[in-house]
Amino acid sequence: MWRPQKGVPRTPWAGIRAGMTACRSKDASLPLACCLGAARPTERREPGMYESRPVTMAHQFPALTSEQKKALSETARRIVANGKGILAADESVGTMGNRLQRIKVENTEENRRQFRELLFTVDSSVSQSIGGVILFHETLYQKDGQGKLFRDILKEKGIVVGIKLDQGVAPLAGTNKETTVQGLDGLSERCAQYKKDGADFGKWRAVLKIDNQCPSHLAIQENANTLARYASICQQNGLVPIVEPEVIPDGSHDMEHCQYVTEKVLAAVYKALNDHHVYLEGTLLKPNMVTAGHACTKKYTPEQVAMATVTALHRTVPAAVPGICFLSGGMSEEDATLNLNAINLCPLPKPWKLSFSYGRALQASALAAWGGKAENKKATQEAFMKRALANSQAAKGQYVHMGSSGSASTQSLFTASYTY
Ligand SMILES: O=P(O)(O)OC[C@@]1(O)O[C@H](CO)[C@@H](O)[C@@H]1O
Repeated sequence: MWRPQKGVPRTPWAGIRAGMTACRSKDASLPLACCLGAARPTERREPGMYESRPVTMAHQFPALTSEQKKALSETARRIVANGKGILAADESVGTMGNRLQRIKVENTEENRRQFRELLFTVDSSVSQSIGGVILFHETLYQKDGQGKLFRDILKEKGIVVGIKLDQGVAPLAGTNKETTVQGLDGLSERCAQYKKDGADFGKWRAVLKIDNQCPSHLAIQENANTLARYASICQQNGLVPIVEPEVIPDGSHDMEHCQYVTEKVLAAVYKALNDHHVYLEGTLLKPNMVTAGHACTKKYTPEQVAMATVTALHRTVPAAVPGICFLSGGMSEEDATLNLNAINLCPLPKPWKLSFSYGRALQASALAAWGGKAENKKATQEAFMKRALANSQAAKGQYVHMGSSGSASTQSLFTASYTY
């Protein structure tokens, strides 16, 4: 119970207001929210004064300096500025193998390099649609045909370079085949090295599923805590963490059930981020859209998906978060764009940028157009640019569907148990 004490303002709100005023004059460049609860310069602290309010203790040990916060929030905002989104080109070797298998191309390092070279060397106008690209470790150190590092090519276009930091999932014993994420050991050292090597943001994907007894309390708490620990380590090393708690679309559940679960998961994630003193202005969220399970017989319109998605976000994601970049989760390219457009037109309060961080839904037509052949360079790059532009328009609620744009764009990209 909070009790007024000597030297402390009479109500908690008075204290917060005093803190805000003090912070405003001290550091006007920072968002007000980051000042909330900061030490009040006029206040005398006496031993035992805060015994009944342990939450304020953390501010004696600030996690980040004002300069670190400023750099993180600027990077996060840059990635999602003016309808920009993220190209998730961070497929692990195994995942990329599945993609290449669909177009009957062998999964070699050279083939992976060649496809990615086509994506990264498109016309520099792509930077009006793509603010960030997530790379896999191998790709961060690969070069184009002329020997130029991919990461330098992207940076010259004004695109922020990101890196996949999780190391896949591991089983949670005693659950219905649920998982946690590996990669926390040595993460700080890896982040420091990646920062030196040109990365400015990281990505960590946790997987939760809807099934009998799932997601369990354990899976929700464990994955929320692991995401928060990762986010804290990223920020300590100057990387903006993309926080990705994916509720995968496997199952026959309806959209309402997905909304219920998504809200529970996101609420736990933001509680954990707060517990770990993560600076929200310097983060981005990468959630699933709220959709029915892949095997659900009931179909929903983009407007229904948008209303359920924005409602879930509105209830759980603080306004301090600058951007929410959805994953595509196996939707067809066209559905992912139409849903994002409807989300941006949804008549609910939307204090964050609502954009994309698509893997499959940005690359499927490009992969199909490429087919592993160098002579298909132009068609591959055009297909990629088309999706990038369409999603950028959708991120502003300005996408106009022009009828069918080839079979690859309307094909479902669903993969069962997408847990790797
Ligand atoms: O669902 P999508 O948009 O295809 O991919 C989302 C994503 O997080 O999942 C993949 C696997 O980890 C990553 O390559 C990618 O960043």
